[in-house]
Amino acid sequence: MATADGIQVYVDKVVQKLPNEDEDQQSDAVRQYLSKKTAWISPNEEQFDALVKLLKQRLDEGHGETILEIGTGVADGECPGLLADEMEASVATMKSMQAVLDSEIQLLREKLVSNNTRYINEYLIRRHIDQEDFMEVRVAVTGNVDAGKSTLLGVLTHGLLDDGRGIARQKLFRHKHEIETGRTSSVGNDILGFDIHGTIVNRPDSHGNQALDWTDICQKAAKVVTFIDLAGHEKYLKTTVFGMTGHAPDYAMLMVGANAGVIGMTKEHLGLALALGVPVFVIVTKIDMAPPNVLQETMKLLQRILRSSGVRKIPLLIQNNDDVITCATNFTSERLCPIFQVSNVTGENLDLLKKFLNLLTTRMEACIDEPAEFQIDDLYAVPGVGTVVSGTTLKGIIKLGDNLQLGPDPLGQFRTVQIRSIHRKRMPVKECKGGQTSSFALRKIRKSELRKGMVLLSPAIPPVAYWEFDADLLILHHPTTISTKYQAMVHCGSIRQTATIITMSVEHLRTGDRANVRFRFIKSPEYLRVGMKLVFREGRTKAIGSISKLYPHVPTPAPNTRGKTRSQAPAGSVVNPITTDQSQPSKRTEVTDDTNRSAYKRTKQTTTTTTTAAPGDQNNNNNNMDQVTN
Ligand SMILES: Nc1nc2c(ncn2[C@@H]2O[C@H](COP(=O)(O)OP(=O)(O)OP(=O)(O)O)[C@@H](O)[C@H]2O)c(=O)[nH]1
Repeated sequence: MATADGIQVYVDKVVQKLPNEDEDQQSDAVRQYLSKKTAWISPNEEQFDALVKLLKQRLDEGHGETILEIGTGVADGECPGLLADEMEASVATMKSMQAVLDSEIQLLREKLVSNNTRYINEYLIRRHIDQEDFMEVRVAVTGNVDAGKSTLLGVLTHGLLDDGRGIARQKLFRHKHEIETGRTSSVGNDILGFDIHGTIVNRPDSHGNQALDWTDICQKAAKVVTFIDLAGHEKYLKTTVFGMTGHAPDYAMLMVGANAGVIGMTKEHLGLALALGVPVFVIVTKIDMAPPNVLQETMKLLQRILRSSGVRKIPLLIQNNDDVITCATNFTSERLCPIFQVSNVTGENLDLLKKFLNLLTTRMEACIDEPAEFQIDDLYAVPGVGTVVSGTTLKGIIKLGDNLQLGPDPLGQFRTVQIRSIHRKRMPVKECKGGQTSSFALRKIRKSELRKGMVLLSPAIPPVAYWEFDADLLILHHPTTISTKYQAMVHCGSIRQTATIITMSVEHLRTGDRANVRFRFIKSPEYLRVGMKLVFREGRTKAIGSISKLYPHVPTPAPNTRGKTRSQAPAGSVVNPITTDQSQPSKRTEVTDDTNRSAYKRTKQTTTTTTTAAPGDQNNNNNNMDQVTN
């Protein structure tokens, strides 16, 4: 929320950027001025410029929108809040900035304070966005079977109510042609567009079909909420985990049927979101059919779970507009857990949910000044188009015609590919930025050469793949003990591959234990980064962690082959990790955040896309990084 402290933080940031002493002195005055609750009433020219700068920065940081609180700040001995005429003058100042900032201002909430004599108001400021562009928020939809996930998505995206017998979810029917053209992800996607004023822009397509015209929605929308519809059934848990890790959701929407309560996979899905640090909000559905005592029981249990020591959330039942704004503006903190009680049949409280969705912002930073990195979460062969990959741009900007490094392949190598076309939510665009999902048609590559978990990297990033990595692991559940050589599926970003534990900082691991563990992928090397979160699971075994170290193997330069027998492996050849001695990890360069950075600097001059060698390749030791980067 834009409290006085919040404003102070932004002021500090603005000030840090001012380069010379004069400006520093000026910044002190600016800093003091901007921190006052009266700052917006009648600024002089210099103060006005400082306010514009402040808002511009906040709009940039908020991917095109920000919520501004007026009436808070240093009160100089006065009561908090502004008198009605002061508020009017402040709003006039803000409105006079609309043109400069190319934005719209909308009152979100008016609060009367100081014995109802003064106001503290909150305004949503949203930038006008090019027709081809829109803000993006991804929401993973989780919850047990029958909780009403698909129904709610049908109701929200098609603007109708359900009949209690499944009519709304039929609207989400994915057309055969979509499947044939490869445009429908294995994880269901639905979109809800909001225009600059927060009005929903979803309309059935012009032919009266049930399908929505995504391009039309994206063109009209300032913000598009993408729902990643994840399966509720236990047998699809692998896909659900993949949806949560690989599709980079900003938030998780956990659905609970009021009648059925917290059952089945509900806790599992909540645990997954917590493990991955994804903020959760809960939707209790079917309140039209739950007797009051049953609803009360469900709420009690839900709140108890959310408050429990393992979860440590602060549940907040959303009952009015005020609650929506309080929650939406504080939500990214992860502690707060808004709970909505809705009926898809009567429509009760759906307006509150829509307002909340309109105010959510992406948690991902665009990092547009950094080299581009894109993680692939799905692949298609589209007739007439060719190979298409979809996924999330993690940072930087990717433009039409760009040449990027695609990999790693099973040998850990990358190859250069060109971006032929870009779609965002099926809309053709010229570029996509960090935090946005998109699909790219690629030149001269077959689908069979690709797999989920591969990445597209800017030529400025060292194309290194890793067989082995260390992770700090917490065992959430395991029936017995885990020792070295234990294998399970690692989910990390859009990577999904079985890995073996090759060493551990303790002898055995049981439920609740923590350890530093070295893993080795069993099939192919992957592109990883220190700090990535991972889920390690097999059946009922579950562990979570984050990557702490990487062990690159790279081929040595062409060695002196004189005297080598034919049976010896050629330079740079890859030894299958499974066939090598798995208990003896080879000597390697350890990569931490710092070494990654220096490797990046050195690689700026790189023209090749050579990458890794395999684990167990004992020739590849300490000078590995140099060989990649020089
Ligand atoms: N009365 C009432 N029925 C609802 C409500 N929401 C959903 N339903 C009904 O509940 C049933 C199950 O809803 P779904 O949307 O299919 O549930 P789901 O969570 O998507 O289930 P899976 O896709 O199998 O995981 C359908 O028959 C819906 O019509 C509601 O708010 N009130």
